[in-house]
Amino acid sequence: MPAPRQVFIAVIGVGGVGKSFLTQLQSLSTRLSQSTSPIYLSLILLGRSSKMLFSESYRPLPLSNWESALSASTQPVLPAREIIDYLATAPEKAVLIDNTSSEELAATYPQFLQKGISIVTPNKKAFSSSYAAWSDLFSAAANGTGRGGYVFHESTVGAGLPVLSTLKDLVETGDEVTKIEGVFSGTMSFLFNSFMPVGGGGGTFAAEVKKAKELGYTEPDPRDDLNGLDVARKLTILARLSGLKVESPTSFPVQSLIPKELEGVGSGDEFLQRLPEFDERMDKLKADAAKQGKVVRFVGSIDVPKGEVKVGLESFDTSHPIAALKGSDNIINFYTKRYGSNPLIIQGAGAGGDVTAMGVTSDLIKVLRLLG
Ligand SMILES: NC(=O)C1=CN([C@@H]2O[C@H](COP(=O)(O)OP(=O)(O)OC[C@H]3O[C@@H](n4cnc5c(N)ncnc54)[C@H](OP(=O)(O)O)[C@@H]3O)[C@@H](O)[C@H]2O)C=CC1
Ligand SMILES: N[C@@H](CC=O)C(=O)O
Ligand code: NA
Repeated sequence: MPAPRQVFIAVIGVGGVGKSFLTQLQSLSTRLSQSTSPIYLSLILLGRSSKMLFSESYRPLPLSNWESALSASTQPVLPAREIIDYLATAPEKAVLIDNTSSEELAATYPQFLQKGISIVTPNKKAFSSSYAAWSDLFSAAANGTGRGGYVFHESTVGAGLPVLSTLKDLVETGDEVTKIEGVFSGTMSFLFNSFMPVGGGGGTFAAEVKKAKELGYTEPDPRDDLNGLDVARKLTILARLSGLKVESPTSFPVQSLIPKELEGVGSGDEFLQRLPEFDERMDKLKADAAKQGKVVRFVGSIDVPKGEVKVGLESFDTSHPIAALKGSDNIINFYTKRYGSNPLIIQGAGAGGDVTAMGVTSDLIKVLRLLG
């Protein structure tokens, strides 16, 4: 029988996705420890913005009562370079799970990878900022051109839906992706499906934004969804994986739904409080579309041969599959040479803690297989 293995896990970010991930980690950890070739997953570091808990002796932290253990911690919040040193000197391989939306943490990924630490994350920042940052990242990663740790980020597009793995399979098996189009935001899908449902009715736009936040669909600051940037980040990732050198998520047309008057508002809370002042404008958009027998949805597309990417509102006939989406569903259509005029379609919940964490957990399983 092969010797049992141990892999060290650090989790930063314990919000909607992080909490669900820790629940899934607990059952994965039990299953793997009982398998015929056991793997012991040891949680050794847990962090959020204001708190950190880590095991100085690399003995596992409790997974069952992590919440009270973290809130009782009096340990310092380590900066990224100290987390890297701590994980790099662990007696076995370590994996960082970044469940934050932190740009600062994302900027340090190449340093984690160079030290042999693998990364699994739903955080889009590292993959959708400058093209140079994308290149640095994958030139350090073992599943890029480097020799460091592995990096997987399935949940950065379509949450747990198998969007990136499908696109990679298409590209690596030699298919030619010509166009990718669809609804890429759980928040935007939920907002338009509930504010402007097929058949009429629906709540006010601002009230639906509040609901989307309560349901855990939005980014930590919902303005990052409403300004179109979250979708632009996802399309940047998809375009790069399709072979386009997209410079940044602001290097192509992106329509923002933030009213001009609210662009300078300081906090997300103040923004949400003032948003109802603009409900009439959104009601007019709904009424204008209804006059033509249509509904409006927030969509994106990538034309690969032309190198064109765009994000914004479009009107659809009520019989169109995009108009018929429900809840937070995403729909992603891959047009390729092999699939011809009938696209390969992926559809399902594109936001929410459990489905996003599922993508993170399945990426962790991929890393564990690769670590051998
Ligand atoms: N929610 C969803 O449906 C989906 C989310 N994602 C991505 O998953 C990530 C997490 O989203 P979600 O769980 O909804 O967000 P939340 O706001 O619920 O949680 C974010 C967590 O990250 C922590 N955090 C933020 N910044 C830092 C930092 N600099 N250092 C340490 N901890 C930090 C927060 O800590 P504290 O509370 O102390 O500030 C909090 O625990 C985001 O990148 C998001 O884009 C991807 C797909 C779908
Ligand atoms: N805020 C995002 C979360 C997933 O990426 C969305 O609504 O799609
Ligand atoms: Na995904």
